This record gives sequence, C-alpha cells and structure tokens, in this order.
Amino acid sequence: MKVAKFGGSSVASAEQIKKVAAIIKEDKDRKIVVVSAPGKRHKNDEKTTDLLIKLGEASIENKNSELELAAVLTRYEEIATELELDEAILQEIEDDLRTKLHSTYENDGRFLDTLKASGEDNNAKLVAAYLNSTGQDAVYINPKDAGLLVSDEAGNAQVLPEAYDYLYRLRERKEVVVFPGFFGYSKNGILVTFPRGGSDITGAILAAAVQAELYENFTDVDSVYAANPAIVKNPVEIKRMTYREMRELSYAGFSVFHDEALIPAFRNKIPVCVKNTNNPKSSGTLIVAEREYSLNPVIGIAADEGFATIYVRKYLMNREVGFGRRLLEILEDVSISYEHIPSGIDDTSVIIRQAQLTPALEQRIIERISQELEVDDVHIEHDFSMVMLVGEGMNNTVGVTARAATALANQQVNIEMINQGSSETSLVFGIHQKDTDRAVQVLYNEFFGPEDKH
Ligand SMILES: Nc1ncnc2c1ncn2[C@@H]1O[C@H](COP(=O)(O)OP(=O)(O)O)[C@@H](O)[C@H]1O
Ligand SMILES: N[C@@H](CC(=O)OP(=O)(O)O)C(=O)O
Repeated sequence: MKVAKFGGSSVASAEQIKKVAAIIKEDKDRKIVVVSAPGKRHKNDEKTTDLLIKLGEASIENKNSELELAAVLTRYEEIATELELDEAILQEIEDDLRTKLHSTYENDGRFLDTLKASGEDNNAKLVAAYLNSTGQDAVYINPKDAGLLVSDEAGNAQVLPEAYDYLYRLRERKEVVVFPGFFGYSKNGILVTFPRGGSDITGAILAAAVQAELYENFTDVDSVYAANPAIVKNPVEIKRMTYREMRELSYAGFSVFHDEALIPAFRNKIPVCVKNTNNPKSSGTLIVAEREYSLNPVIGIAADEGFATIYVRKYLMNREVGFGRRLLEILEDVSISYEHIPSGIDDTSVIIRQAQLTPALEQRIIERISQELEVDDVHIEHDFSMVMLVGEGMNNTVGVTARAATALANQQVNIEMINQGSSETSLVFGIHQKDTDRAVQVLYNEFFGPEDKH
C-alpha cells in the first residue's frame, strides 16, 4: 500500500486534478491520497489557503467580506465546472464557508484554523467526487472520523501518539481514501491545523500509521535539487538522500518538503519519494535511512531569511554557573524559541526567528537581560540569513568549513557566525540577508562546479 500526497500545485486547477486522477489510476497500490487546498496556478497566483486567511481577517475586523468569500468560491467553481461535477458540490462548499463564518469560536486562532482547514477539506470532497465520476471507487474521509488526534495549539498542531492506532484502520477501506491534509482534531474535538505547508505532515503520519511501503509526495518539480532552483540555474538533482539530510535541508529552507514530515516517516522506516505530478515517469528523489557513499561530502545547500541575533557580552561569563540557563529562561518567559547559540568565553549570541519579536518585546528582553544578568552589553541585530551545507559525508571529510569559508570570503560575503551541529552532517553560516542568494550561488559553485554546466 502506498500513500500519495498531492501538493497545492498538483490540485491547483481542473487540468492538474485530471493528472492526479491518472496517477492514482495507474497504480492500484495508491490507496490513500492526501490532498492540499488548490495552490498557485502560476507564479503570481494566490493559494486558496492565503485567500481563506484574507477572508478570515476581513471577518475578524468586522469588514464586509463578500469579495474575499467570492475569491475563494471562484477557485472551486472553476475547478468543478471544468471537471463537470454536479453543481450541488459548489452549493455545499458555499454553505460550509458561510456556516463557518457565522459560528462562534473560543478565539481568533480557532476561527482562522477552521477557515484555513476548509481549503483542504472541501478540496478532498471535490477530488473524491471527481474520482467517482471517472469510475474510480473513492471515498472522502474526515480526519476526525479517522482519529487524527493532535495537540491543541492553533496553527501549530503536533500528532498525538494514539492517533497512529486509529489511523491504522484506514487499511481496511476498499475504496481509494481521499484525505484532506493540513489538520487534525484535539482530544476535545477541536479542529487544529499544522504549521503552513503541513499537508506533507498529514501524508507522513498516514504513511507511518498504515505502514505503507512508500510515501509518495507529488509536487511540481522532477526532484529535490542540490539548491533552490529559484536561486541556482539548473542545479543537480538529488536522486537519493537520507532522512537526516532532508530534514536539515527542509528546516534550512528547502520548501519542497516540510521538515516535520520526516519524523513519522523516519521513525517507521517508510521510504519517501518526491515526484512530479507533471512528469510522473521521472524517478524523483528517494529519501531513505542510508545512502551509498559519494565523493561529494555535501548533498545540498539551503538558505532561510528572517533571523535576529541577541548579542550578550559579560566579562567572565564562562565562569558564571547558570548564566546560560537564566538567559534562556528570560526567552522562555516570553515564549521565544531559539535556533542556535554560538558562544565565546565572554560573549554569546542567541539566534532566533525575528518574526517572534515586536519592538515592545525587544525592549523588554533587553531590559531583563541587562538588569537580571548584569551584562556589559546586550543588543539585538536584525535581518540575518542562515545558509546551511548538508551532507552525511561531511562527518569524515577534512576541510569542508575551510573550503566554504574561503569561497564566501573570495566573493566578499561576510560571515557573522559559524555553527556545526554535533552530528557533523550540517554546517551553518550566519550572513547578512542581502547576501543570501549570492552565498548560495558561491557555495554551490564551490561544491558542485559552475552553475548551469550540468
Ligand atoms: N532544493 C529544492 N529542490 C526542489 N524544489 C525546491 C527546492 N527549494 C525550493 N523548492 C521549491 O519548492 C517548490 C515545491 O514546493 P511547494 O510549492 O510547497 O509544492 P506543493 O504545491 O506541491 O506543495 C518547487 O516548485 C520549488 O520552487
Ligand atoms: N494549504 C496549506 C497546506 C499545504 O501543505 O499546502 P501545500 O501542499 O500547497 O504546500 C498551506 O498552504 O500551507
């Protein structure tokens, strides 16, 4: 049995959904299908999820939201009309959204989660209806009925361990199961979404739960490439990589697969294959526990923007027992998570995602650190990127850091921070955001040869 997840780009239009139906029909083992909400049809298009967020925000601000509602409904209408589906399905979608808009919720987060999830939920119903209209026996299944239990932090769900046993029962279904991605339900029956891009997570959970032989993740590229193709021209394809490599690269900016989706697959040893809905014959990228040794210690280079660094200096910091704990406790008190903490003897930098900060919060953090830790200096700097080199081979190759640092220096990219994970499968450079694309290109040329020569 295989679980196949189709991302937003694969279900963005009627034409794409026809390709999805053909892919499902072609392999009888594709028994569980996870779908996203209709995504972008072209570069400047808007995802249905983003349209739903706009609708929710207009409603929260008590504005007339008919235009925003119409924008969402038009997406489904265009798809349903071209797929020649019964008009009743469109009425059902409109009724569903109007009911959701007029219900009462515990808070805005719950309301937005419910609206966001409707993108995948209504699309799963639509895709199931289309499969049935083409003669494939398909059934829409709701995550609540299936037992996809999650923790209850709005927009940030995590699967609960007991969900796996409930979801195992999906194996018994005779039809092709069409399952909406991106959300589950708390033990109290409240709908909660995963972080953005979370349909990949739903697919991985189902693949682990039903002990699938393969988790196929269908998207709009032939494979995972060694660098983001929007930054590097014709980057080399990665044919095979390990869970750990993919997790690090996804975390560091490879948006093609959600980093949290690797964990259920890895724990249950389910191979993951990233494939192209527009070119399903291409073998794609296989993600497995181990891969053969390759000459290049680096398998991929990722970059992500939007980091801030909290710089703290205090003479004899290294001798002060509990300093690090007290520093992190201040951040914990204001619910800030950190990404890296490179340290010297008298100073340390805590690198965080800057979206967590507001000017008032920054002020509070600086005041508390100055007063409670009696430091010599504390300040916050913004707009950094983290560029990450990843590869299992880095662990036993001498000189990767030197090669990377020299290549960056030769192109005048200033390195603000270097951090190597203890597993030594990743190496992170903190740089100024403005240098991000150049840094990726420079490192790509260093480790994979000149861009566009493949
Ligand atoms: N290293 C990479 N390899 C392949 N694609 C990448 C990489 N980094 C970023 N991407 C982007 O990820 C996109 C696919 O992910 P996403 O837009 O989430 O797809 P979906 O709509 O299928 O969920 C690609 O079109 C590509 O622009
Ligand atoms: N639709 C949701 C969930 C998702 O995974 O979408 P996609 O498969 O288009 O990345 C989002 O946009 O975040």
